[in-house]
Amino acid sequence: MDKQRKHLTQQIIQAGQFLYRQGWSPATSSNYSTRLSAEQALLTVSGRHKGELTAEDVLVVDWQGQSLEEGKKPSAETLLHTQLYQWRAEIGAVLHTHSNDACVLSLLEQSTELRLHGYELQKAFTGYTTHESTLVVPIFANDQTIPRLATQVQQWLDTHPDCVGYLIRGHGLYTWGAQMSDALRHIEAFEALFACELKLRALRAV
Ligand SMILES: CSCCC(=O)C(=O)COP(=O)(O)O
Ligand SMILES: [Zn+2]
Repeated sequence: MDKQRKHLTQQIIQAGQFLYRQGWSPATSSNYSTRLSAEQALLTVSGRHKGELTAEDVLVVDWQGQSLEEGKKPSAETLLHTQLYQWRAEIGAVLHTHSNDACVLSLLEQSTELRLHGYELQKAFTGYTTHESTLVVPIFANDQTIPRLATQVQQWLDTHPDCVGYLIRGHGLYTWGAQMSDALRHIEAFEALFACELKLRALRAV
């Protein structure tokens, strides 16, 4: 295994350990990837426990979502990763998680967008410099047909160049960054903001 692949594989393994420990990737859910080259990504094998990943649980895919390694089945949601690498050349890592808060909030919010405003933590997102901005997180209907879901996502991305993440209703979160550390920071910030939103909504309901 070359040095670059080894390094990026370690990043995926460590991300899985962290995200599982946080409770954001339970029960074999979630998938993670890093850009390997201009035309390929390293991605988690489908169905693996994300807190116990080894180097064998990662494979190379092309932008069509095809496995380039015999005997390894890529994540069921591969196209949701590869479309992001094609959308923006600066994206170096994509993370998809299944936290309880992301699921509950996406089910509670009845519109097709979650609007985050007034939080200092919005500045944790690349490109956001003030709490006075509004961070719009689209919520797509869950769909077992991933190419169809990817088409919905693509329509949003094409018209929202500043998008930093999205929710799939009752399913989970996708976010990304220039490097794995950026994508992890985005996950942490989203999770903190989701927790705040849930608390606010609960308090307002009484
Ligand atoms: C057990 S969760 C259902 C599948 C899913 O949503 C997920 O994130 C994991 O799928 P993968 O094929 O990447 O393991
Ligand atoms: Zn999922």
